[in-house]
Amino acid sequence: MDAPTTTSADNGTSGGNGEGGWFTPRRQPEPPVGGEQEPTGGSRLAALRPVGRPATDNGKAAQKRISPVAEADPADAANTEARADTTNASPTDAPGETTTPYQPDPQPLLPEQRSAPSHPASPDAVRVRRTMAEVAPIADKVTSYFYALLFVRHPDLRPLFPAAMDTQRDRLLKALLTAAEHIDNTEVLVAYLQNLGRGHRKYGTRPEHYPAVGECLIGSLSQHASAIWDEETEAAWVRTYTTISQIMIDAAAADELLAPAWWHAEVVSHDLRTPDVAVITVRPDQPYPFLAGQYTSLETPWWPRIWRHYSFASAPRSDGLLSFHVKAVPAGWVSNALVHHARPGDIIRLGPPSGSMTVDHTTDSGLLCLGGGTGIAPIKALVEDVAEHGERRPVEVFYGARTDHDLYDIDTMLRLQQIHPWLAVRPIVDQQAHVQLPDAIREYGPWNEFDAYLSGPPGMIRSGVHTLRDIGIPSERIRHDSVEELVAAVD
Ligand SMILES: NC(=O)C1=CN([C@@H]2O[C@H](COP(=O)(O)OP(=O)(O)OC[C@H]3O[C@@H](n4cnc5c(N)ncnc54)[C@H](O)[C@@H]3O)[C@@H](O)[C@H]2O)C=CC1
Repeated sequence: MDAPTTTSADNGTSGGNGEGGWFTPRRQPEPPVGGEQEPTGGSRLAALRPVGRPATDNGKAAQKRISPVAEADPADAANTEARADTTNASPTDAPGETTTPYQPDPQPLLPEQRSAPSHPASPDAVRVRRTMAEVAPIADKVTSYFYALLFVRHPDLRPLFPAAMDTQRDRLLKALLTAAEHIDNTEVLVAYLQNLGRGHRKYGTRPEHYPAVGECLIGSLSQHASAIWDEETEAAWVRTYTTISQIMIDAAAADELLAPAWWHAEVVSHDLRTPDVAVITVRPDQPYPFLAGQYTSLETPWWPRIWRHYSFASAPRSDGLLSFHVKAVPAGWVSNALVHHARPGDIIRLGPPSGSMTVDHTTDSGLLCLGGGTGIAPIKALVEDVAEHGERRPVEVFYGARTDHDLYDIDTMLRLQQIHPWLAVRPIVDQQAHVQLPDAIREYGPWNEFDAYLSGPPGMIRSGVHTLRDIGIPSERIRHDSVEELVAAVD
């Protein structure tokens, strides 16, 4: 990982035709192993058939192999959509936290609710979901076993993961299982997987790693779902995983032609606004294209291979500098390093930009923006973006904080308000308002001509979306980053 590769496709030299799976379905589950014990059983690698595809294919062939059947039901669509933005789910780790095995999201959120046709699920999707239901109560065992298999069979992959694997170690597995569960939901899934594939370039992930991961994924699932595991189930998983991995590989290969796997960036200023919040500005070593409202992944030199997400706090600037608002949270290794240790001259690494909380410049709808705490960062970027486009559409910003003191960027926001007559900024301080941010918007409006943008703690996003729907803003006009990713970002 410290010397990541930029190779992400084999360009067809390995002879795969792209239509088959990488695995020879195996009939017998592996003999049981426990905890840290060394997993046994033969590897399927001998039967693997790496798939080569010209980088320009851009995932279309694999996409075609996804069942044309659309979402099974609205609840599933909700789960998929909620995760569609969980980009860069990765072999990262957050030291000092507890493992969070795969669980269906109990409160799925739809940034853009999609109407879900009521087609039945495909046979593969039914088998995949049956497996997931079977292993759900023992998800932590599935996770442990998966990584034990992976690192024992493929010790060369161990350096791609952080040194401490005791926390959130299942992010890779979770992403794969999420994708598998929603294999029928073509459009959302392909976008999600392409993003995931691109995001994995910075870890040094190569095409030949995917069969290894798939072997171990299926090895762990067959072991823990042995009561229902049969030939058809294994074949369904092989097809599903092959499709998933091919889309990721193709997206990474296509991205390789366009962008580096990561950027180095030098800290050029570090402004401690409160004892816990710093505004950090960096200069990337090469141009870094992004859109206002997006976020990136960031790795510090103090915690190698631990990546965390931060939103850009400004629209793209002519000097190419990027800013982030970072709050040091308890046990947050990355955030504490950035707030308390980073200084000008330090070099960090950035992954690719991600996120769809961007301004639609094809409409002139107003923007209703809710920024809670450091969630004001991308909201400020959106305001700058509207200003740069010379638009005169109304922008209403509600800036929530616990105390006056926590409104660390209010001066900047009020300055913007002074310059731009179309902008209104309303600080909502919990202690004074006696309501939390989302409820404050009920006192204003009407909002039927507005698109809504939410940024802040996961609880605020959840209750904000409910409030906005409650006051009649349709789901497709509500934008925010994935709650799952935000939860993972709190470090
Ligand atoms: N793109 C995004 O969505 C971004 C999200 N963030 C996230 O924002 C959070 C910022 O943390 P802090 O500054 O400590 O914020 P905080 O925890 O102090 O909350 C800020 C404000 O949000 C509102 N709020 C908080 N929890 C709420 C709930 N459950 N229901 C309704 N309203 C609630 C309150 O008005 C509160 O004052 C972090 O979790 C960070 O990861 C930060 C930057 C960008």
